[in-house]
Amino acid sequence: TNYPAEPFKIKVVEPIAMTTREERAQYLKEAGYNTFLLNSAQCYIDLLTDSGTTAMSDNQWAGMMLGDEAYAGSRNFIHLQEVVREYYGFKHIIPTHQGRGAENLLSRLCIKPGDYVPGNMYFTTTRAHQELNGAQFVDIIIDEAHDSQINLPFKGNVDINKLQKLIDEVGADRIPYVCVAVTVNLAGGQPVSMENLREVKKLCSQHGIQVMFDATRCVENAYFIKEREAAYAHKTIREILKEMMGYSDGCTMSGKKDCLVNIGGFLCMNDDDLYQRACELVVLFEGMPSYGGLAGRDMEAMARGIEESVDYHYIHHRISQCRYLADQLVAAGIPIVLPVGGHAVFLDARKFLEHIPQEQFPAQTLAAHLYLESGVRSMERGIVSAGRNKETGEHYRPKLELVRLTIPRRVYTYAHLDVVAQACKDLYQHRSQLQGMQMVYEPKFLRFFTARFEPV
Ligand SMILES: CC1=C(O)/C(=C\N=C(/Cc2ccc(O)c(F)c2)C(=O)O)C(COP(=O)(O)O)=CN1
Repeated sequence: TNYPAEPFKIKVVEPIAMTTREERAQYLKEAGYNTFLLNSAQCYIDLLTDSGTTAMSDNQWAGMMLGDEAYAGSRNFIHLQEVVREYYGFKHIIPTHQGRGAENLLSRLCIKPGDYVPGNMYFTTTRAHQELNGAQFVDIIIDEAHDSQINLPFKGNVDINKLQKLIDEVGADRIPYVCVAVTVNLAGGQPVSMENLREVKKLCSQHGIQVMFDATRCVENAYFIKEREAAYAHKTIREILKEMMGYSDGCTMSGKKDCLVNIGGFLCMNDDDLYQRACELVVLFEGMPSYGGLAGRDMEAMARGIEESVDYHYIHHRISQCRYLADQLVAAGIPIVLPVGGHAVFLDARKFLEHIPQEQFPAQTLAAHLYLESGVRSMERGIVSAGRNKETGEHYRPKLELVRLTIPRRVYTYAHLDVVAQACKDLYQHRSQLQGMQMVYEPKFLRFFTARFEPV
């Protein structure tokens, strides 16, 4: 496998934190053994998230100087609107401060209590807004997506039979839209094939059900289609992206990922009536429909980021970095989610720490110790992130108990990934010495962000 050199040269550098193990032990204790509660200055290589951690290009920074901060009808909004129409093909766009802003609007606009929103595996904030508006999330992803070791090219795919079954059971009028994530974050950044997208849209159109994409990592999804779906090998990323989005009626977007910005998002739709209702609602939560909680400069940076994101050399390098790290871990026999996803390498904490039961939070334990031993920050994506069933109050117990090593776009080099790989290997050697943890503070919503733990 060839690993392309970084397709950029470095113009500005930001020194990173060098810490000792003693210092990290103190920091970790103060952070309640929760990597979310560490300070950036305490993290050597920060793989917590790819969200908002992107390095912007000189072109984007130049765009920041061209912010038209008019309250209404900013030039930058017009540019963003043009770019979204050109690259994604949607008729309408409403900027929001980030993905959650779009999820809030879409859920309030389309969901009524008692509805069902089917989707290819849950995502924390997406499900939270669906439930907040009275819907029940229904997982319609293929079964294999819940098994970290099954190596399929499109593990993010929707199981059409599961969708058909739900339609038969509850009726189309109880399904305001199907939420298709491209890629599927919690399955390990797994893509959806163009063929599957086509099938989902066909079935939904037959029943008059909207398809709404979570387009957060849609360029990574396009790359995997080019790489793994024969019919698209000779298409450009841009052509694939446009066709993909055509199999939806709209999307929510966290621009903080594939749009290469540090803040920003948007809601798109083709339906004029939905757009008008969204314009009425956005002024309550985000601001005028022409800025949606963003400064003009942010919209300019996002418009330019979208244009850059479909460059093959950029996305080929971005995905190759994930593969580079994964290949080293696989060679060392370390259990990770297969196949390698688009934005991260996911350690299988259940296999890594077989001796720790799920109710002692293996992924949380692994993330904490990886930081302690190496200064590498990662994110728990297991039972803590899954939260509690709001009916029974019991922990959801996901099959996937993962630690996400999330690679920011255009930030780290292969040398940093060598450090991460070595840290994982060292920890794997000593894994039997790790003990589980107990949660000593459990927040009410999305507990993983601010929960605190102690070793049992
Ligand atoms: C597929 C998808 C996302 O990945 C996503 C965000 N992702 C984050 C930040 C984050 C979100 C939720 C967590 O439990 C979490 F611990 C981390 C992340 O790191 O992956 C959003 C929401 O977009 P916003 O962050 O712009 O509002 C919508 N859809």
